[in-house]
Amino acid sequence: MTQPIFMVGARGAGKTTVGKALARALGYQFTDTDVFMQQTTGLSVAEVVAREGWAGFRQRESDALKAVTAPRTVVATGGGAVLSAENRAFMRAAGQVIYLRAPAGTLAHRLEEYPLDAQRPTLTGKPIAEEMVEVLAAREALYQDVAHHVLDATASPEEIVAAIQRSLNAGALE
Ligand SMILES: Nc1ncnc2c1ncn2[C@@H]1O[C@H](COP(=O)(O)OP(=O)(O)O)[C@@H](O)[C@H]1O
Ligand SMILES: O=C(O)C1=C[C@@H](OP(=O)(O)O)[C@@H](O)[C@H](O)C1
Ligand SMILES: [Mg+2]
Repeated sequence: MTQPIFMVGARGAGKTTVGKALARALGYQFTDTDVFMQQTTGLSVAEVVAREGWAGFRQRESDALKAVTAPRTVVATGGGAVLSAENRAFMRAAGQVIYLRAPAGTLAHRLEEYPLDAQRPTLTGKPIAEEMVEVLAAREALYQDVAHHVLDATASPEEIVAAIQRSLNAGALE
């Protein structure tokens, strides 16, 4: 298999962390749309949102998604990349899409430990635990819809990488 692999899921699901480990395990390149955007604009997510609003950020994110997609590459998307129907169709057609699924409580706990405010300006203005409940309610169906593989993201990164590899191999045999 040489198709790109797209990591989707909410903030804190581990798209960046697990995506990097998966790329290492597969001998693939790793890329992250938020990092790509930061490198090409010289601005953090929070700065882009402050200047251009979320709509401007989403447009840049869609452009970044297409720019970084390449064979033998694991692409960590941002948690909201799935909001665009065009992005969902693009990822499903271009490669294998992995949804890292975790309950709101787990996500909120991780984000409280490691907020990374420059990358994760508030989406709703609400406290993080409430925000994650709302975000999952709004996006769960989109994550499920776009995914070829749904993985339990509450396990350790090593366990998740092994589970993804099993799921990719099982899919390849179908
Ligand atoms: N499987 C995991 N188990 C425990 N902590 C994790 C796991 N995956 C990610 N984390 C932690 O959660 C935080 C967010 O991870 P990150 O990879 O940035 O998520 P995302 O890119 O999906 O927002 C980081 O502090 C990371 O170390
Ligand atoms: O869920 C979201 O809408 C977002 C998630 C962030 O990425 P991570 O999911 O990697 O934290 C980043 O793209 C931006 O703050 C928007
Ligand atoms: Mg990330």
